[in-house]
Amino acid sequence: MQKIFYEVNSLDKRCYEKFALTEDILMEHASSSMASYIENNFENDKTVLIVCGVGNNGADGIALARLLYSRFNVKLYIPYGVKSQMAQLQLKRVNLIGIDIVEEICQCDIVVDCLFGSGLNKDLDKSSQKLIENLNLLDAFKIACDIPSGISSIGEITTVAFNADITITMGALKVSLFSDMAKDYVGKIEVSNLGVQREIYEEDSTLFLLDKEDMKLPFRDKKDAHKGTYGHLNVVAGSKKGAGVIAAKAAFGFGAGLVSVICHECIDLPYHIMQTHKLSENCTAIAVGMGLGNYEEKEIEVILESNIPTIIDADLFYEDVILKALDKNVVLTPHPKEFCALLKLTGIANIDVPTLQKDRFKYLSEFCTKYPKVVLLLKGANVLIGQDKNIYVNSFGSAVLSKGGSGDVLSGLVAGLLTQGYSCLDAAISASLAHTIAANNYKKNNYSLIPSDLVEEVKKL
Ligand SMILES: NC(=O)C1=CN([C@@H]2O[C@H](COP(=O)(O)OP(=O)(O)OC[C@H]3O[C@@H](n4cnc5c(N)ncnc54)[C@H](O)[C@@H]3O)[C@@H](O)[C@H]2O)[C@@H](O)CC1
Ligand SMILES: [K+]
Repeated sequence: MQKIFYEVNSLDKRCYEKFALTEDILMEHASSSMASYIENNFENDKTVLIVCGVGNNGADGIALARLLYSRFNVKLYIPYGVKSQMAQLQLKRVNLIGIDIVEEICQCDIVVDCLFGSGLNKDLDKSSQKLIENLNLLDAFKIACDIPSGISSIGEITTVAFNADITITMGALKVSLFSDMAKDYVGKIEVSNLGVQREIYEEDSTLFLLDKEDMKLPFRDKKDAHKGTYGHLNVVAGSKKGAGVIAAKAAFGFGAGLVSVICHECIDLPYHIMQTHKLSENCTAIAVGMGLGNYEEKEIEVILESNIPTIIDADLFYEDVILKALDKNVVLTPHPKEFCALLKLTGIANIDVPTLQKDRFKYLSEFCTKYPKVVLLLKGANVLIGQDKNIYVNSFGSAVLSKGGSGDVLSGLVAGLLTQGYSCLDAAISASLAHTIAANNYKKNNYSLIPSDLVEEVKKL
């Protein structure tokens, strides 16, 4: 996994103070990394339009123009002039070389957005909005310097943002690149070193980006094993029984030794999944909440007070009874609307979904600080998994999964790992990665996946 930071100004400052690097050195590395990307991926005669703002993001762009000039057809556009000292210095340098500055945006093969970076501190005015809209309309490969212009430090987009194919971000990953809103704009993300390797530039963090290698599949090492070795999961099926059945099937396909569905009515189950009316004696994990609907409060209380590792989903996020589980080892998997209900139930915040989506990291962090034992997996374009002080980001999610039943598969995958002895955090991380990576492996198209296809893809991981 890779570290993510809430801000990197302090890391830049540390480079000056601790390693005697200068702003000029850092900037030269920032612009060189963009130049290398262009040199390695495009033919020499291509036209590169570099659009620069007044601050140091613009200065990165002006330095880039100097590095590419003469090998590429460079068009440098500085619509609002320059303000920062570094931008003035970079401008002086390109003037001495004799690089022309163009007066308007023009047709190009590559456009580099260096308008605003980490210094964006107010809403875009009409003129910048129009400029970004026009850049987005260009039929060109789009590179964002540090962060696509228009995305704020918390990842909010109030009007427009540059629609990048790739974001080359300076020094380290920033949280702003991983909001749900930013996902449509950042494109591929690459990190540029700034004069020292990333390991040296970075300090400790409580935020992490998950990589594929963080997915630990439940391979079986033991030779002397039987079905009980891999746990007995109980899935509580409610009034929408299908949800529980989907979760049960997913858990079975992900390695659970035994799976029983608790249901008081007769349900249609595959032969390898059992039905029961109460918690099994040898139950090692519980999945509850999916499709629950009306429920018997006493029965759910018993389950939530059982001290058996439990994954809770869906309808229970609206019910007071969930408060009984929040000092226990549980995994909660709400989508944004359910998380808002939970924030209200727990007295943390009374907010609507758009407010949550603007600052998902903040609200997740507040919840996890109040309930440090709970692992909370907040669904979204980028899944966030929080426990205590730490938050892990799974950015593999895609719209393929935007379907009824996908969440039930996820619950089943988490439950399947819990029942095999994974900790709540490990189960949430590996199940979430498996869920998203399996969905991306479904090759037919990006709209037709159904829960059973998803379980089949999980089986092939
Ligand atoms: N500090 C460093 O050591 C390094 C900085 N680097 C670059 O510097 C960037 C940050 O530079 P700055 O702090 O100068 O910030 P920016 O260049 O992002 O923008 C700051 C300027 O834009 C103005 N501004 C902010 N929001 C505006 C809005 N909505 N409409 C109009 N004007 C607005 C500000 O008043 C300020 O003048 C990073 O994103 C990165 O690209 C890199 O060169 C790496 C090294
Ligand atoms: K930018």
